[in-house]
Amino acid sequence: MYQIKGKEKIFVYTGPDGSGRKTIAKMVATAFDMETVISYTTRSPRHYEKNGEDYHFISEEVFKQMETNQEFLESVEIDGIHYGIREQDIVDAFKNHDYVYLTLNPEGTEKLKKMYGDNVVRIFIFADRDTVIQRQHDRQDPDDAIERHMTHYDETMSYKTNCEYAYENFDSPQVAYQISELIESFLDRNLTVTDY
Ligand SMILES: Nc1ncnc2c1ncn2[C@@H]1O[C@H](COP(=O)(O)OP(=O)(O)OP(=O)(O)O)[C@@H](O)[C@H]1O
Ligand SMILES: Nc1nc2c(ncn2[C@@H]2O[C@H](COP(=O)(O)O)[C@@H](O)[C@H]2O)c(=O)[nH]1
Repeated sequence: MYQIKGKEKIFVYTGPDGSGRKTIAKMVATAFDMETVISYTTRSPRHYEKNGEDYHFISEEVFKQMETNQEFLESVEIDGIHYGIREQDIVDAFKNHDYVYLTLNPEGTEKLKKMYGDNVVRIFIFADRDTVIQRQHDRQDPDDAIERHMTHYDETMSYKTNCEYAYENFDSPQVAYQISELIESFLDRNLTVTDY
């Protein structure tokens, strides 16, 4: 397991699928020296997704081989689909950055929290049920994908109170601004610890 060092932090965006986690995460990251790590998955790409940008899309066989080689820092199976974060990708991201962000489901978020404690900051992004359904329709997700996501909505929402921070994503620039202020406060704390 990667040994997290000093001021290194993993910001994990979690919450219901379609709530806008990746949108917000990308907006926030533009203002900071933060990098994300892309997951590996066995599902097929959607029409708007690109291999190596949204996910590394791989076969079941390759995923199993990577598991056997213990390449994943964290992996989950959701509705028969495998997802995982490769440990070497985290190592590489931390070579040039103190802050890394991920977008994970609550199960994976909880695993990382247990591994790294205070070095993992959980940011829960949410919207009401009708809004997340509408957003998924708007980006033309297939109906079966939307249905699959919505079976997890209530359970996912129940994880909100476990997270350090939670934001309803109605106005995304406003939420991104609030989270930027939060990240800024972590930077200030780091300066206090290391510079005085
Ligand atoms: N505040 C907002 N108002 C309207 N649309 C939004 C808002 N935030 C995000 N969206 C749109 O909603 C859709 C889902 O956003 P996004 O992909 O960021 O969600 P997600 O939580 O990462 O979900 P998934 O994991 O399913 O991709 C995108 O088309 C995005 O442009
Ligand atoms: N625990 C992990 N969760 C992951 C990972 N990669 C993505 N995800 C989450 O899975 C669901 C479903 O994703 P979808 O793209 O198929 O709709 C969603 O909540 C993702 O954030 C991972 O490596 N580990």
